Amino acid sequence: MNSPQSIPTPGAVPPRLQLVGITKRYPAVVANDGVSLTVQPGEVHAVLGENGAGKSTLMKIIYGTVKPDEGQVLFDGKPVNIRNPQEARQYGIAMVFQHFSLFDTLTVAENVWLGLDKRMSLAEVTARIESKGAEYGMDIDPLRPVHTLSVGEMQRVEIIRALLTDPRVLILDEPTSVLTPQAVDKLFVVLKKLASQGCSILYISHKLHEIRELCTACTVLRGGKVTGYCNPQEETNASLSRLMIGAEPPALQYREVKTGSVVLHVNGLSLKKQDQFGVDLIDMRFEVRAGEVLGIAGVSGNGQRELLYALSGEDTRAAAHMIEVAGKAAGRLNPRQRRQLGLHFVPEERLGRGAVPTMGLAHNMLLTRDDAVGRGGWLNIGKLQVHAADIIRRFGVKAGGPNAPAKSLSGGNLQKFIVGREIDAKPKLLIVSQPTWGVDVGAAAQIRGEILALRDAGCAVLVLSEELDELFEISDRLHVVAKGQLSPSLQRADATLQLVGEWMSGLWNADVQQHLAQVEAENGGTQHV
Ligand SMILES: Nc1ncnc2c1ncn2[C@@H]1O[C@H](COP(=O)(O)OP(=O)(O)OP(=O)(O)O)[C@@H](O)[C@H]1O
Repeated sequence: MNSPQSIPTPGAVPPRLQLVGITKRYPAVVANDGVSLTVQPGEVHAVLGENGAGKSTLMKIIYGTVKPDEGQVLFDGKPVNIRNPQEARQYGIAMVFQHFSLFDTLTVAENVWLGLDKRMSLAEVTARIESKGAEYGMDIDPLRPVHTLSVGEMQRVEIIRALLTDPRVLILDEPTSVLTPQAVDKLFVVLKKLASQGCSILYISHKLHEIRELCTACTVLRGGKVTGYCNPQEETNASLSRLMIGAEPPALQYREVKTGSVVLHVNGLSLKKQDQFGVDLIDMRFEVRAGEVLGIAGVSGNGQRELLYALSGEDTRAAAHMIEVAGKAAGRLNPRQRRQLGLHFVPEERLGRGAVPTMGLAHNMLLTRDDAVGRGGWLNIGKLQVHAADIIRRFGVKAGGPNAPAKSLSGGNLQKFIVGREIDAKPKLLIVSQPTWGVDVGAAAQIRGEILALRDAGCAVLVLSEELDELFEISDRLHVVAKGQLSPSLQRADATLQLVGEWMSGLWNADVQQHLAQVEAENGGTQHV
């Protein structure tokens, strides 16, 4: 099917990519409804829309992993029928997925190699990952098995893998959701360079400032339909929000902190790493009181994962007294026993750890909630469904009802459901990793608001995040984690980007600073003061 939009002017350079009238229907929803979009060579084009608007579906259609019901894709002005990712790669299309598509048991290099259609030897790929990783500021050890990586590290692998294909069209579906600000800056330099060399980039992000900095064109989707085009560099965050959700996100209501008793006491937690790529936890000491939010900042892969496992009960090697929950020694308790003490937990991986992909949302409630389990273990399915439907309503989750499989939800909607399930449990202690990963600006404001409401109601909240803006917004106090050690506590008012940034490299410790100064002096450089 052709439309006037799809016929290039004779002699003119045709658009690199054109979508014309793309429609994709799922049983419960029309994910894309007659979507048209044009990307020029060298253009960085944003696709903007709230959670569930249909962005990922559209990108998967370009990459050949989803087949459209109607519509036409044109590449360099010619109609194409891309049936799978191999064919997409032959056209020079590369994609960084929102949900990582890495094999857990293979190494980084093997994963990258698999995505490169094997024109290079594994040794060559290994060397290129090292050199490109250093060039892009995304160092990663090519020999590490993927299951030992943090989500931030997995995101780096996905990006390096896509960049190594020298793409002509690069699709990035929320590539920065768990990257640090420094890594994002470096990525943007790389992307701008690629675009200046003629690569077209399709960029999906809920971070509006990123879109304004990077993109010169933008297509806005709402409910599967295109609702507008704009140049993000001529917009503000507020006007982009209005285009996307019809409103600006509500401002957070921050009330002064009134803390109560200590709910989580981590008392000299030291743990040896469980595999060679892990991080030793070294004498960690902190507490979280009822009615406060404690944030832990840090570059992913500095012990956050190990700390989360030790706190949730997935790792029970700590001595009992090293972790006290509500005054009880909890280091050896399993996750269920810890839940009985009032500890609820949102893990960093939402598919797999936070939810079982093939199970319906109602059944996914059972992972952490037993409200619908009666005497003798009988399950009250009706109650379970009503409960799931409540969470769907309260948190504005777009899903085809309480029985929709977790994997059928858009990324942001699944995150809203998982966070909602744990907040709804009215925990005494809530531990959340990356609370607003992939959720749109409206939903992010809602989740942060709900976290603050929990804290105002006397819950102790521990938030681990790489997003400093988010931590500054909701935390009453902050620690920084680096190389398995925890910095001293900082009051919210004393936490500046610069200070926290320095501490993220471990520079809070006088000994460390002195050592660095000495090394620098020995190398003939100027000394730190
Ligand atoms: N495999 C599937 N089966 C059923 N429904 C699906 C499937 N994939 C997507 N959908 C539905 O299509 C709609 C669009 O989803 P999509 O993932 O494209 O949204 P999105 O704009 O990328 O959202 P987010 O910002 O949360 O990632 C959603 O309502 C989603 O539930």
